[in-house]
Amino acid sequence: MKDLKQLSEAARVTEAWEDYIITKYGENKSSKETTAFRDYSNALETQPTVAAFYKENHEKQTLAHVLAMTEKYQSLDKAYLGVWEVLEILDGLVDESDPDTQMSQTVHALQSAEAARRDGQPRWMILVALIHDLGKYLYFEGEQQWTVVGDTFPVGCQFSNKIVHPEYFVRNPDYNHPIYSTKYGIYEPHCGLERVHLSYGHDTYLAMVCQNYLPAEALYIIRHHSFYACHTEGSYDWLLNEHDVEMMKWVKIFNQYDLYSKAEKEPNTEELKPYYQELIAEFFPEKIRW
Ligand SMILES: O[C@H]1[C@H](O)[C@@H](O)[C@H](O)[C@@H](O)[C@H]1O
Ligand SMILES: [Fe+2]
Ligand SMILES: [Fe+2]
Repeated sequence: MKDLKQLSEAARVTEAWEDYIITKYGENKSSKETTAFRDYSNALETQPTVAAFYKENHEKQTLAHVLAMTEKYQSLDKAYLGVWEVLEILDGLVDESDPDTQMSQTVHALQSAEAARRDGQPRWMILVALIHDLGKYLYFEGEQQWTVVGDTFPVGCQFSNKIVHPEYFVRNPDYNHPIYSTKYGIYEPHCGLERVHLSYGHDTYLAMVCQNYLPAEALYIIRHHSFYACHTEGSYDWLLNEHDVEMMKWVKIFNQYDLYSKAEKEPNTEELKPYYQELIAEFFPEKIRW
């Protein structure tokens, strides 16, 4: 396998993309420097809610939990709702894990989509930007934020110290497990992320909800967009296969819209509604299973 060569090639390509997009964002519509996003360093003092969120999340996301949640939600028998309908429901959620926005998730969805649209992205990418966080609907099914939002990471193998707040893993029951605490744990090197159990949250859930409606690139972005330790920090490269290396570049492109649009002005939902309803209808039936 030519993994390493491919990985470095992919890194080069994605770096170029990043430069390109960051330059575009340099002309900037938002008031915040790109380096000011995702600052978890002083969370304990300045953003205690974020720190408390990751403490609970890192202590409770075990392999057993992920398997139980997969079992609970994989039948998609919880609700039958339209995509726009869920987008409106999410107006009732502010994400506790996010140091960069206090706005509702409907606002975040429209900000991301508008950023992708302004950049001339293809329609499927604009749609992904719009819906990527709709898996947070889990919260309205009664799940607590620690298993709905936040960055994701693999369970069943050693936790990387590139994950935000790695110090909170010491009280995770898997932390000292004889197999799950080893580097590879239950996985074969380069087995591919498809086989990997990521901590349970909105990504895994939404990828499942959308599986019959979107192209592979879109589903890949949705499933991995919160896996910052990998797509941004470069850890867990030993899990990736050639398909992941190929697909990861889409995640990087998407990530700019997700992250940097959070500082932009609040979009007018009613004004944007017709455009986005039409876009949704290009890919989805009126209602889908949740
Ligand atoms: O706080 C945020 C938020 O919950 C996002 O939806 C998720 O994708 C990010 O990874 C996380 O850092
Ligand atoms: Fe997300
Ligand atoms: Fe997001």
